Amino acid sequence: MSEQRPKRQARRTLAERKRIALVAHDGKKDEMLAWAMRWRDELSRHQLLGTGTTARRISKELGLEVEGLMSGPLGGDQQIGARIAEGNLDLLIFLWDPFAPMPHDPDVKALLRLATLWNVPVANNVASADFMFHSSLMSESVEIAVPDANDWVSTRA
Ligand SMILES: O=C(CO)COP(=O)(O)O
Repeated sequence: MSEQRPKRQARRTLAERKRIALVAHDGKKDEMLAWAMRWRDELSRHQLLGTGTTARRISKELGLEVEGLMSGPLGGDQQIGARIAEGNLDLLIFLWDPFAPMPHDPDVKALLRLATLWNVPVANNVASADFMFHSSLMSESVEIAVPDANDWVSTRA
């Protein structure tokens, strides 16, 4: 089988106000809450969304506006993946639990695959999330390279 991968890249601009997805597995939710508390002011400058339970807890306990999607096991990871494929997500903070097997492991893998494919910055633990949020790029408009979807289809059709 010949390997297929996008041959051309396009550009996408992440605005100053970023669309940030917040996702934490149950064993990581308290860590997520503590991290989000430390970065509350910065988070309030962006557009937030998250899987159901994570989003609900952050908005309830921190008073931030967070769009709640489905809970992860009910399809929330897939919804975030769809936002990525449509170019509607800029950053992903995903505190996944390396000790807990999940019924929706395939969805988790699919989300991480799409984030990698579409060059979306991902933080998988608190230290990475701190590095990300300390970056001056958080308050700037940033151009990133993404696969050229039109070229991909044209060369295959
Ligand atoms: O399971 C999740 C991500 O895979 C998170 O879902 P909840 O935020 O609804 O707990």
